[in-house]
Amino acid sequence: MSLNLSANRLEPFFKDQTAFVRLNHYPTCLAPNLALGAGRHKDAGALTILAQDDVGGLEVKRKTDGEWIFVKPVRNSFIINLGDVIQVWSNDIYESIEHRVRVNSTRERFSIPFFMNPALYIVVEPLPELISEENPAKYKGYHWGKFLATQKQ
Ligand SMILES: O=C(O)CCC(=O)C(=O)O
Ligand SMILES: [Fe+2]
Repeated sequence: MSLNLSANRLEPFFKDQTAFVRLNHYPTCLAPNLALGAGRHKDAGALTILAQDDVGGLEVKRKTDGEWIFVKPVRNSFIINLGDVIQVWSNDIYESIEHRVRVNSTRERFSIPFFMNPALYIVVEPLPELISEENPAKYKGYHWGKFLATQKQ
């Protein structure tokens, strides 16, 4: 990442990481304009590595105008999404991406996101190297394990 951090700066956060995989199935829908496969959200963890089939449905929100942009599936490739934890560590240099999933009436879709998360005992807070008097911390620290316990999976 272009944060001028040493290569293994984030490594200790992942020593006892709490990554998990989700298997998503989006059946066809007779009224695709009235439903969503996944409502708008941001992933709470650090990085999401997403495998998807060739059907397509993922949309990301463009910040400049709020438009939902279709993410074209590319064969043999993964989509990497930044989550809230990276936003906090980077003190807003990077931003967590808002996304949603549309459904369609003709083809079911499968996706497999791998959520890369820090260890339960990690307190997530802006990295001290990235805060200064001109650029103060934008977030208070929060305990990842306690936060995770409040989330329904
Ligand atoms: O199915 C997708 O493309 C994305 C799924 C997703 O955003 C999630 O499971 O958090
Ligand atoms: Fe997501």
